[in-house]
Amino acid sequence: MKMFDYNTRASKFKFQGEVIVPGDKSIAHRAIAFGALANGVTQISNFSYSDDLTVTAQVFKELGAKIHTELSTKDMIIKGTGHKLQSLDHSLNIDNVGTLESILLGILTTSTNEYTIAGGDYLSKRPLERLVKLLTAMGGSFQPIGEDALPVKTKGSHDLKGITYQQDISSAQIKSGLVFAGIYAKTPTTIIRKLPTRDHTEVLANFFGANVVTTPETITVNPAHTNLKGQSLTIPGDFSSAALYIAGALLSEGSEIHLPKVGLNSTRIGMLNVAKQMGAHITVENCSINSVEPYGDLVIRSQQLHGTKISAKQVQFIIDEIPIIALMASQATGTTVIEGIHDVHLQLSDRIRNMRVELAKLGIVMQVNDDSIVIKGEQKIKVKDDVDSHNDHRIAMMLCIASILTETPFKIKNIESIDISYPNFLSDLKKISVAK
Ligand SMILES: O=C(O)C1=C[C@@H](OP(=O)(O)O)[C@@H](O)[C@H](O)C1
Ligand SMILES: C=C(OP(=O)(O)O)C(=O)O
Repeated sequence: MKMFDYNTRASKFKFQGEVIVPGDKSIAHRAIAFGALANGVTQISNFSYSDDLTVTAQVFKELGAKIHTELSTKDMIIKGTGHKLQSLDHSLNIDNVGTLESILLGILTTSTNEYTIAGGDYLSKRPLERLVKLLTAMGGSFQPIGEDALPVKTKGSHDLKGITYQQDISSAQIKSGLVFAGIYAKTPTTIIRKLPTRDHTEVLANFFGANVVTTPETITVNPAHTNLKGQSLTIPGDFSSAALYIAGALLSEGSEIHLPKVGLNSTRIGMLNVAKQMGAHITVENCSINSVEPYGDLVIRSQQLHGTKISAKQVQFIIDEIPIIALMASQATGTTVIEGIHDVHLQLSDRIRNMRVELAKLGIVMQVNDDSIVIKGEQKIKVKDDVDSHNDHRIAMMLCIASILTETPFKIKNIESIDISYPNFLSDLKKISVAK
């Protein structure tokens, strides 16, 4: 088992300098999928390989897309299948890539070939029924091989009918599966929103030539099965990666960091808004739009934060940042309450439980209720034990940020899970860390 030994020096750290965070993982999954389905060539600039995106690229290669990366520019080039998906005599292994699971289920519903999708430990337990029942209503058929989780056999149809789905759960992944299937259905699909979620699928669908109409209450996917055309796009920096440095710089006195070209899609930057609610002044400059997604440069200096109330409406916009926000809350003055956390238990690992258990080993406690978390501020880090990422990259990276705030060294077991989204995280972290 690999152990994290970054913090072996008996010192706290502050952040100084600049980090160029990797390209956004969530947008890249979708860009690969649309590029693989489209007619013609797609060029994706600022694509950052991570374990999750390697799996997604591999799956779409197996389905027939020609995908390669230009060595000189690092651009990903995809020659699309024009929706003629390769039939396979082996199963598609999607490891624990949750976003890919939903996108792929939606896409395979549009093919008359039979496929088997297999997954890793986490996805072999995560319920499939939430999305599968909707895709079945559109005309797909699915056979879970075990319980209600991967592996699953799929057989779709060219005669799918659109459905109207009143969201009972606010999930960008479930919505995305329906959008992909809806593009190839014979009649429109309408999603009536519960709460808004990240909108990369809708935005990219239209960029590639689909016809998805959004209002504050609904998303309507109109049939567009022959229309997808290859495109060129540039992926902005991943806000979820940037959030780690934002928190570290705010919490560690004397810090000042610059984060150029970070994605600023309003459905992703909930953590920035939470930081502002907690009293942070963060400079956002040089804002622009990359192909379809907004981005800008961030400048963050350390500041004393205060507790805040985060409502259920905000939770989808901080869904992957809850562990790092919990750490921020524990160091602020006053108490922070995060409401509407119920669905977060279904992320990669049981994140709420795992962050509570691991932060407790650092002396940081929180009260986790059925649908809320209460975190008292001004908790001094007191290292009691080594910690574990539970193979969850967001937990691993949050624990690394906690490590800069204490002079007591501790180890992070299963630190290699950072490769899921950000393989260069430790070297980037070291580059900007200055011992105090
Ligand atoms: O659509 C996406 O790219 C994602 C949606 C979120 O999951 P849910 O849709 O399950 O909330 C998020 O937690 C995940 O990391 C990525
Ligand atoms: C949970 C995550 O991703 P996915 O659902 O795609 O595995 C994540 O990136 O934090």
